[in-house]
Amino acid sequence: MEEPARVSFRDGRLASRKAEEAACRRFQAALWLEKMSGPLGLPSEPTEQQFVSCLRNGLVLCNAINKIQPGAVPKVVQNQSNGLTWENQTPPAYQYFENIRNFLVAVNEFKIPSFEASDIERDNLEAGSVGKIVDCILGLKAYHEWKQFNGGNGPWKYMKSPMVSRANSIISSNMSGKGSSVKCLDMSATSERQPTIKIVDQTSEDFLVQAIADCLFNSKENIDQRIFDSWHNGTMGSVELFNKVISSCKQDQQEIKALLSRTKQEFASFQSQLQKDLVQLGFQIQELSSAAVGYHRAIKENRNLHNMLQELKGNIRVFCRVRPTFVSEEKCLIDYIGGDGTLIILDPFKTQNARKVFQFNKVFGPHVTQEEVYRETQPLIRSVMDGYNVCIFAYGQTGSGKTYTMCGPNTGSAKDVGINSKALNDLFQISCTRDDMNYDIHVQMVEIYNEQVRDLLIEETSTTKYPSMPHFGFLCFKQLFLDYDKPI
Ligand SMILES: Nc1ncnc2c1ncn2[C@@H]1O[C@H](COP(=O)(O)OP(=O)(O)OP(=O)(O)O)[C@@H](O)[C@H]1O
Repeated sequence: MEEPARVSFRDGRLASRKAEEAACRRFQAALWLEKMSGPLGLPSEPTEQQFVSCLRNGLVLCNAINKIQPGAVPKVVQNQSNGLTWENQTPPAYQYFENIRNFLVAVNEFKIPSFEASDIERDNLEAGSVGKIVDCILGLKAYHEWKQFNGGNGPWKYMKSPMVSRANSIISSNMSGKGSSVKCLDMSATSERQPTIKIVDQTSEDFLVQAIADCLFNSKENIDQRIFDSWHNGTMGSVELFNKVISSCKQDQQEIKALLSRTKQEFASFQSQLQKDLVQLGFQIQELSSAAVGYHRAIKENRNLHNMLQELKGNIRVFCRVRPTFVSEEKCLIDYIGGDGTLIILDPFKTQNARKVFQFNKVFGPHVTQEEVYRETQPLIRSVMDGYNVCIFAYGQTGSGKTYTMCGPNTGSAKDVGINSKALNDLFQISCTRDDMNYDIHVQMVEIYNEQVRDLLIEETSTTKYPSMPHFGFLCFKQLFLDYDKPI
């Protein structure tokens, strides 16, 4: 909870420092203008209003620039109301326009920061406008000093340094009331436009330290706030502050160096670790991709083997299903059901050769479930999904159990559903598990009865009940076509 208060204090302090800085620069500009153009009648610390009013007719500015470079403003319109001070004069409009405009043209030629003519208008002191005028005058001052110092040789470049400006301002104002010099401080290293500055006594040195301390205060970021608080409260002097800040900076510098070296080491170790991980990852991806290739190869092989097995089992397979005997039926004729597909039927009306032997791929007895029957046909469904054509159909006389086998009884139980539904379930399930293929499934269900083909999936015909069937021959059969397009 202490942090916001500290920030707020800091911001307030910064704003007041900035205002102080702007005032110092203004005083410095006024002082220099007086030096160039003679007394202006301004107080030693003029307000923004006073400062701007004094410059409004353009005479002071034109005279100053003409002193630096004679003829910079060729024609200066003089004030007609001689004897009046800046406070009670009202310059004619033409003076204002002519002098200020000519001054600004000259200033632009010197490549000095300029301002707008409107910045100097009466009652139009917007935030920052006076600052621009002051910057321009101090730029002119710097240009003048550069000219004096270098004789106008070499390239001229304007540089604004708040620190030097503020220090100079304090020193200059301090110097104005002091006598001969005691110490000499060369500031030329910090500003090329700044000639040697003479510090007159210990108080001036204190001012210099104070100015540096101010600048440190303004630019502080990571320095312990308590140091500045002590200085602000007056419990610590500027020199002590300066020393503490410098030693604190040194300490910070050491810490930053150590941190930098640690960070570099950590970064290097992370980098080498990352490279190792990337190499490892590369190996793993390679392994995975070769495993995936192997997996796909195995699946393909497996499919081929599966279909080969189906072919070996026979492309046409005939199964026989014996339904349970009805109560109305006299006797069961089944004599023997073999596991190898043998079925022996006993004819009760014959005494000789009463047994008849039939051979099928498989014979399902009366008590075999729907699931067991379907299990024999299920591998063919997988072959369908591998692109093979498959047809399953039931054949037999009426009442022999074709509908029961293919569609199932209407019990509502899932285990009783016939081959049709079980096959479709498998088809959809396999198509969902195989991501590498897209399947397009079409279903058709027809009945051929008395040589008439009826579509059993059309509602009106599907409700039609079969007529009673004659008990002869193989006239009636149901056929299930499972037409599947080959995998895309
Ligand atoms: N395996 C079985 N277990 C129990 N009941 C069965 C079995 N097979 C057939 N049935 C019964 O026998 C009767 C006749 O069966 P189903 O209707 O399937 O014969 P179908 O061959 O389709 O006759 P149709 O050609 O006249 O349509 C039905 O009542 C059915 O429930």
